[in-house]
Amino acid sequence: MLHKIQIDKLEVNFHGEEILKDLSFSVPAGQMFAIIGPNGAGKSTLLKSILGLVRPQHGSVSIAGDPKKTVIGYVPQSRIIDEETPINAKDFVSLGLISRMVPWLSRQEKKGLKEIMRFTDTERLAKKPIGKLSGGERQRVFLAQALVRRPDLLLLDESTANLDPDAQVRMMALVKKAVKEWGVTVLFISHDLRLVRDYADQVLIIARGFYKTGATETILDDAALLKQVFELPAEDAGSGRDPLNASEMPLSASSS
Ligand SMILES: Nc1ncnc2c1ncn2[C@@H]1O[C@H](COP(=O)(O)OP(=O)(O)OP(=O)(O)O)[C@@H](O)[C@H]1O
Repeated sequence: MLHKIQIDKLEVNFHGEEILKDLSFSVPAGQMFAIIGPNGAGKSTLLKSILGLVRPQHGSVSIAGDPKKTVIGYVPQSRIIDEETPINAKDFVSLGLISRMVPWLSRQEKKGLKEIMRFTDTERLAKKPIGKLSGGERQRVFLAQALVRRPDLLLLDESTANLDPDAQVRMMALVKKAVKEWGVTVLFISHDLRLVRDYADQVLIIARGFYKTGATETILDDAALLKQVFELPAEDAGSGRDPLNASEMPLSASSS
């Protein structure tokens, strides 16, 4: 099986504090790979290590293909957009292109921009200021920006957090469509285990130096593992409550 990304014995420390240690896993090309775990477990740090924004103390990140041609799309966890930000959605999406702003785009880039806005159903938002969009519209614009160069790898850091259930499904369905149509490999962080169950092929569970990867059902059906990792109260054990019911799990609350 062709692996798009291989993480080998990754170790990241911040100011002497061990965040990731001896973390190894690989993701086959064209998969949707979920990363789950409690707040502060190091999920965002892992994505930043893949992006080269964080330098690991040990270990390596290898991405298949010519490094000069590899394109990575990234939607970070939080983006503060002021309501008065004087940029419209189309220009915002174009910032994901090499030429950056609409007046400087090549004919090819203009075509790609139009296609991606149609793909993400953001065409009708094109002229609207980014700060005036709803949460769901904004997330679709962020996704369009991350997809506009047709990335080989797409990294999503809780990009469905704070969206209503319909908007969450709409976002994830778009991501899945990109996987199907272009074969992009996706790593996504989520605290919503129902979305993970519906969309991930594989899951990495990560918590305080503990890691486990496996097929989505294998990981999510292991109630004891989930209780241990998310440190659910003892009285929940064997209570018959659905350990994946987001409204019952502390982890379903939006992260920091
Ligand atoms: N640049 C940094 N400098 C120092 N400490 C950092 C830095 N980035 C992250 N940390 C710390 O590393 C730990 C892991 O943070 P990270 O954001 O990766 O966790 P996470 O699993 O994504 O959490 P959450 O679910 O809350 O978003 C936290 O304790 C955080 O404070």
